Amino acid sequence: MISLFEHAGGWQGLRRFIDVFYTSVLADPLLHPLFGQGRPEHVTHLTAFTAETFGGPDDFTANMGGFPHIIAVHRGLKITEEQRSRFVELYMAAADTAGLPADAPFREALRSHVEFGSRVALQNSHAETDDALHPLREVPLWTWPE
Ligand code: HEM
Repeated sequence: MISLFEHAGGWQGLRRFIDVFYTSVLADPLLHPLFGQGRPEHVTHLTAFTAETFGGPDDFTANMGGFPHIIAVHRGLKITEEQRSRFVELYMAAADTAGLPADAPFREALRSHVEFGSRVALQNSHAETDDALHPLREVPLWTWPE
């Protein structure tokens, strides 16, 4: 069975998707205070993370700081549940706008990935000590629903 990465159209397909997503995040009044003007490397980093978690190349872990970097960037953000669910909503809307495949198994994988990841980010964003962090320490390998 092909990977979620290949099904999504490889690097190009994911890059287009994350571009649309990040533009919508920066324009959102609820998320804007967290992201400010945004960071130029965000789209490349988030695309690389998504490629890796969906079974593509591991450049994010190999060259972009890997999971410790993800933990560091979310710590202290104090993400609210309302912001987390808006993030999920914009992520799924961007999949439509960017024309990612609309088949149910792929969309279910996309949703379960962002639901899980955004909960990890929310927990880590409130962690005052290392013990309060979510136990995840590596980019997870996401795959098709059962
Ligand atoms: C699946 C869930 C998530 C993933 C995979 C993810 C991934 C990432 C990555 C890779 C970066 C680093 C970008 C860089 O190095 O430039 C980042 C930064 C950031 N993330 Fe997340 N994140 C997730 C959820 C969230 C949520 C739910 C929020 C808030 C609602 C959030 C807020 C931020 C902010 C504010 C930054 C730093 C600012 C920026 O890079 O523009 N993240 N995230």
